[in-house]
Amino acid sequence: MAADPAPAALDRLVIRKPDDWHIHLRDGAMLRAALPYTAAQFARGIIMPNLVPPVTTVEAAAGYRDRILAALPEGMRFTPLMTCYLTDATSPDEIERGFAEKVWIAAKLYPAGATTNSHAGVTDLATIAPVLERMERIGMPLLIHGEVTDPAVDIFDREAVFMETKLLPLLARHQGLKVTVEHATTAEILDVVRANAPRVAATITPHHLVINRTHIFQGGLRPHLYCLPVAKRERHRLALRKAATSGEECFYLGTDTAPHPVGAKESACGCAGVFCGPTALQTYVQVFDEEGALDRFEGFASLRGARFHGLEPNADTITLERRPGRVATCVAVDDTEVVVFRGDETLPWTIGRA
Ligand SMILES: NC(=O)N[C@@H](CC(=O)O)C(=O)O
Ligand SMILES: [Zn+2]
Ligand SMILES: [Zn+2]
Repeated sequence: MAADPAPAALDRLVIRKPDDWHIHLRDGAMLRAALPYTAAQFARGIIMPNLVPPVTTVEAAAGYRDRILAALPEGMRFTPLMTCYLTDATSPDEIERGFAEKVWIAAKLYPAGATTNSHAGVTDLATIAPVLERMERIGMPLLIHGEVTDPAVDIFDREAVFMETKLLPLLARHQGLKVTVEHATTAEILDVVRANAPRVAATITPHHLVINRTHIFQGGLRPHLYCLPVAKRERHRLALRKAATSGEECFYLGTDTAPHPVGAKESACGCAGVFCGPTALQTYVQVFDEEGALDRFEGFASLRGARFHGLEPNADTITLERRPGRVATCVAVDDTEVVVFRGDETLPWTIGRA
């Protein structure tokens, strides 16, 4: 007797419109270039405050939100959810005011010097204890770039050392504080998140699901795969894929799309950041497909992040199709361009027409 035929592969997936819980949109010409790609994929998104100068006040955040909305092309919809950049001087009252006035929905912790435009960040977590206490009291989430900044710590260990020396004590000191570990890159931090859920969650980027640290050096140095936290060993990539596709409530989508002009990446000292926004959903859905977890994609992309932030999921839907497609190798910005992550590949999944 013939075996049962394999179930037909799902070629079309209709899910609620996703949200991106970690986006760098920048400002000016870069904002105008990057925003349409994000708005084509996501209904809402958390906007990172690491502009120059950083977004540290309610007024600055409201002004930035207005500039984002003004840059939105005719006919496109997108809701920017703003954040406050924490510094040693942040006042608990300012934090609470922006949250109460619904200007920002979270605050972002950059350890000073940890990543792009983080120099004004926090030098010592003890300094911001009153801010964290206030956030805990009002239910405002803390978003963390979780790497130590000591140049003597091996770059591949900076997330693990942050976890041991900063994150675990912080979670113990502030037991009611909601925390998102952003762009998680190590197996161990995923376990810490699991152990502290539901008040702790993690976002996972598309690139950390498909590249490991060896890819950055494959055949030569590939600056467009360099971001922070830097991609780790293969075992960590596999752990991230397992977590993202597991259906666990504490893991959700955050692309960390981070455009930089090509000259700043292809340089003697290239900066950190991967411009993954234009191919984000295509990459994520491919991973879920490869892991046999397409039925869990909507939870990761469209439901859990909203739940963590106390928002309703989007009512609109988006269609993803198993149909080869290319997006764009580069995006023009003024007289330069930004290289798109996987923009030179034909991707197996495509965003369908609405
Ligand atoms: N991820 C990065 O490598 N870069 C981000 C900053 C960040 O999220 O750490 C950027 O702003 O370029
Ligand atoms: Zn970061
Ligand atoms: Zn980022």
